[in-house]
Amino acid sequence: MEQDELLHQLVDPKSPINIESLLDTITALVNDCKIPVLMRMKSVDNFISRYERIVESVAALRMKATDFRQLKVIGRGAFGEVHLVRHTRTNTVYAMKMLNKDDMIKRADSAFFWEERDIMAHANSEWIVRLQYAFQDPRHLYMVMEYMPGGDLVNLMTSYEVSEKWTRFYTAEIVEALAALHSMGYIHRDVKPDNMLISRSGHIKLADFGTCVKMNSNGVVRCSTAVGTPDYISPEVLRNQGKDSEFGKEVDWWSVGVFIYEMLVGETPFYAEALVSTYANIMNHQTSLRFPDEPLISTQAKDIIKKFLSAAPERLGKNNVDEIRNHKFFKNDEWTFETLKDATPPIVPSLKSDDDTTHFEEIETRDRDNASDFQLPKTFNGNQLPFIGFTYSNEYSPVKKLLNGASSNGVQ
Ligand SMILES: CN(C)[C@H]1CCc2nc(NC(=O)c3cccc([C@H]4CCCN4C(=O)Nc4cccc(C#N)c4)c3)sc2C1
Repeated sequence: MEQDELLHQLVDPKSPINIESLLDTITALVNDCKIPVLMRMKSVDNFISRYERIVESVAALRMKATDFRQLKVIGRGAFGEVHLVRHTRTNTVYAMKMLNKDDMIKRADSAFFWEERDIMAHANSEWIVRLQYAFQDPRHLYMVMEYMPGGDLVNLMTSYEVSEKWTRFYTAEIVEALAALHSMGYIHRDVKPDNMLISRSGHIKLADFGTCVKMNSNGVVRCSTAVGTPDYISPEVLRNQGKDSEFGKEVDWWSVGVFIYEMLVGETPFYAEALVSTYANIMNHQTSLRFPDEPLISTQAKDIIKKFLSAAPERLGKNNVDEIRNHKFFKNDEWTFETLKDATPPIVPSLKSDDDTTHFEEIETRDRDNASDFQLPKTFNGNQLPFIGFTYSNEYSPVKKLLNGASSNGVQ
């Protein structure tokens, strides 16, 4: 590997051996070895006494949770919460997602966050929530993301009766967001109003990419675990349960059909009291899909819903996104798909301040007294290894400046 090539690996944000990853590595090794029973071994004890101090001082210089002031809990998921925070150095407000490493290790579920990190870090799309920083400490992963003060579309649907005009706009923006995600090679698998967030200008961005999966070269995914939320899950993913078969990006277009129905009708098309009945309704959607007499739904709206809620081989969007964009449901005299991002959204959130959280539901703070449920491992478990390389900063890191300076005047 050329000297220069190695230098570039050290500063390339996508390299698994860039400086951030190397600092993660030495920190993880110290944290996984700093266990009394291991330090009885001379080699471990010597290693810890050589590196413990320097690793502590490095951690104090790197980004850490105390660099941010916690303002409010604005969301909660299986392995953590999202907090509204203010970066004390820059005074900027962010949404910071914290994932609990202990929970992930205990449930052997410590790899799903890579897609979310990589998509938000590298998408560079106005339709995808942006990752500003990712960092970690021995207990948590942190993702510092742009704050979306308008809240999610679930909140909007409960606050307003949504017209076809509004539905047309929001659906078009989700189509563009999914087109961007699919063009990066990912399938979302959990498209639902909870994951559609409203920016301060009123436009929509896709968020929460934990269920995303990379398509293979034929544009399909082999995966038997049914992931996603029951109401929005496609029949082919349900049929997959346990069996090893393939599905493609059209599973996301099914969910868009469910979303349009829900915005116009007020409930999801296959909802049933019992989960098994919901699954049954999804499996025989040809007969279970019904439109109520009220509210009145236009023929083009019914048409696009039926074309999304159809079997995978003939589902709208199966061949390309343009067959969706050209559907008559989107015909209107305010915007086109090209001018969409400059169009005026139906609702521009009224905000009193940059940290206004009125568009988010109140979430009770879960007071888990962390001390009790965190026990030191008994031996080397490598519990920090799954998280090495997670740290990311999209800014020009000082290290990069230093190295770029060195490499440009041809350091040997
Ligand atoms: C089973 N395995 C394989 C994995 C499948 C995928 C997966 N995803 C998880 N995800 C979580 O544990 C988690 C934690 C906090 C918040 C959120 C979302 C759900 C509620 C809100 N939220 C979210 O991401 N909000 C968000 C995101 C970006 C910006 C803003 C703002 N403003 C808000 C999710 S745990 C887990 C297990």
